[in-house]
Amino acid sequence: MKKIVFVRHGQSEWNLENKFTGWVDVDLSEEGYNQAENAGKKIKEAGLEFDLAFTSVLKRAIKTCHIVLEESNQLWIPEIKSWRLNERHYGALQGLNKKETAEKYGDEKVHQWRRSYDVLPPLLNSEEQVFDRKYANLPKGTVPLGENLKVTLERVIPFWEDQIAPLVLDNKTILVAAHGNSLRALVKHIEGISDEEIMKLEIPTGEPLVLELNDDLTINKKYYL
Ligand SMILES: O=C(O)[C@@H](CO)OP(=O)(O)O
Repeated sequence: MKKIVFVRHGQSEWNLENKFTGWVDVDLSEEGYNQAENAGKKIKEAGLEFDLAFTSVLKRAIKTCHIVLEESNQLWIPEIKSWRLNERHYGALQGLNKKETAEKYGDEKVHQWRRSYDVLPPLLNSEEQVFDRKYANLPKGTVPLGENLKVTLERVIPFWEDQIAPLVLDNKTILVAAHGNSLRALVKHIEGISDEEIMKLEIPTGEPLVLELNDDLTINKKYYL
């Protein structure tokens, strides 16, 4: 049975402060480090051995990836980082408190921004975009000004098809340490979840999610360790 393991990064400082985070490169909180360690321990206990790890270019996912690999004694495996696995870009909401934003715009609007498949959050103006060396080599216009899950999926899935799926097809066991919404995009694609149903899918921080896949990469079994 083909197998892939997804781990959403441990709690971040901004998860703790209840702020819209997106592409802002915040660190793990103390609880987040503990969650990542526990995820690594569960992976070790389950005897999961990875051939390769994928992560984003954001430190909360990279650190989670490394902690998981360290705890499971697999820090040596090859690792690929890509902006395509980043959290969805939260546009002009980044840095705002989620509760305060709901008080200002209403719960329904904020829920729509957070969980609808195709409603975009308020976008940044291009002048508001902060230069970041991480993205300096990407073609002009690639760095988004704000994304919904649909747009996130449209940049995650080509990466899945080109880089991850061929390895899974080749029976390699892969770890993907990423973010709530880049992982929701992957799960939606693999399981064929509808645009409505995906609104209800929440992936908790630091809980390894194992997907057992058939030879054609359709889902056979899904469980948290
Ligand atoms: O703020 C964010 O970047 C994400 C993940 O923490 O939030 P949400 O739960 O709204 O997808």
